[in-house]
Amino acid sequence: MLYIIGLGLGDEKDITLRGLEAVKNCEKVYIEAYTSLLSFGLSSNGLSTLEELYGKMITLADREMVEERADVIISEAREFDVAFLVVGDPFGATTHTDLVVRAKQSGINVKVVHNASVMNAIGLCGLQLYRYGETVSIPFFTETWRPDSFYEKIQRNRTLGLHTLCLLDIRVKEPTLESLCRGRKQYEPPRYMTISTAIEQLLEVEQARGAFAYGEDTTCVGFARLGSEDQMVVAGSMKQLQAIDFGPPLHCLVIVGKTHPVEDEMLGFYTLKETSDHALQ
Ligand SMILES: C[S@@+](CC[C@H](N)C(=O)[O-])C[C@H]1O[C@@H](n2cnc3c(N)ncnc32)[C@H](O)[C@@H]1O
Repeated sequence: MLYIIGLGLGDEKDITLRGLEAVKNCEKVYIEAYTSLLSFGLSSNGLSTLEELYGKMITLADREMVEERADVIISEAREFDVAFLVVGDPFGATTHTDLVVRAKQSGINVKVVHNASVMNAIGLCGLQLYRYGETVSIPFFTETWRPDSFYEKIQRNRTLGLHTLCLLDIRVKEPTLESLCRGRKQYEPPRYMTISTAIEQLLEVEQARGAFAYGEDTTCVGFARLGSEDQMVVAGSMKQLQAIDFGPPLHCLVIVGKTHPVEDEMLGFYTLKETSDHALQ
C-alpha cells in the first residue's frame, strides 16, 4: 500500500491522527521537499524532529526522485507499506497526482490522508472560497525568461469580480553548472519568492501589457507562514504591501476582486492601519 499523507502547514503537530497512525505502520517513509516548506524547514534538525515523533527514519525525496524514479517508490509499495509525506495537502501541488496515477496503473493500492492546504488557509482573511477565480503561479523572472501567462488569468478573474490566489515560486536545489562540469552534483540553496518580489514582477508585467488588469492601488492580501505561530496576514494596496518585510518563507498573495460587505468587515481586521500586530490569527 502507498499512503500519501498531508502534514498540514505549520509544524510537526499538524499531522492528523489518521496520518500519524499510517506513518507509524509503514516500513519506509519518504518526505517530499520541493513544493512546500514546514515552518521549521527540512534541515537535518527539522527532519529529526519528525523522525523522533514517528519513530522512523525518513528519506528526503527531491524532484528528481519523485518525478524520475517514482518506480522505485512504487515497487517498494508492492512489497510493503510506504508513506509519502507532503507538506500541506497531497493535492495542493499538481505533481503528486502523477504519483497516484502511476501507482494505481501499476496495481498498487493508494490511500490519501488529507490535511490543511494553502488553498483553504487563505480563507482566514475573510475572502470566501466561492468568490475566488483561477489560481496562478508567479515564477521567478530571469534576465532572459520573463513568463507572464498569469496576467490574462488575473485579468479574467478581475473582470468577473473574482479574487486571485497567487502562489509564489520555490526554486529548490538546482545543481550549479560549475559543479556539473566538475562531475560532482552540488546544489544551490533553495530560493523562495517574497511578496515584495511578486508585486514587483506583477507591476512590471502590467506596465508592459498596459491593459489595467490591476495597478499599484489594487487591494491585495499578503500571507506569510500560514499555519505557524508567527503567521502574518496584511491587507493593503500593492504599493503598501511591497514595502512590508513579511519575514521568512513561505509567502503567497491574494489580489482582491469585488468584495461582499462581510468580506470587507473581515478584511478590515487585517488592513494596514493596525500594523502594530501583523501576526493576526
Ligand atoms: C504548490 S503550493 C502548495 C503546496 C502544499 N502541498 C499545500 O497543499 O499547501 C506552494 C505555494 O503555496 C504557497 N504556500 C504554501 N504554504 C504556505 C504557507 N504556509 N504560507 C504562505 N504561503 C504558502 C507558497 O506561495 C508556495 O510557493
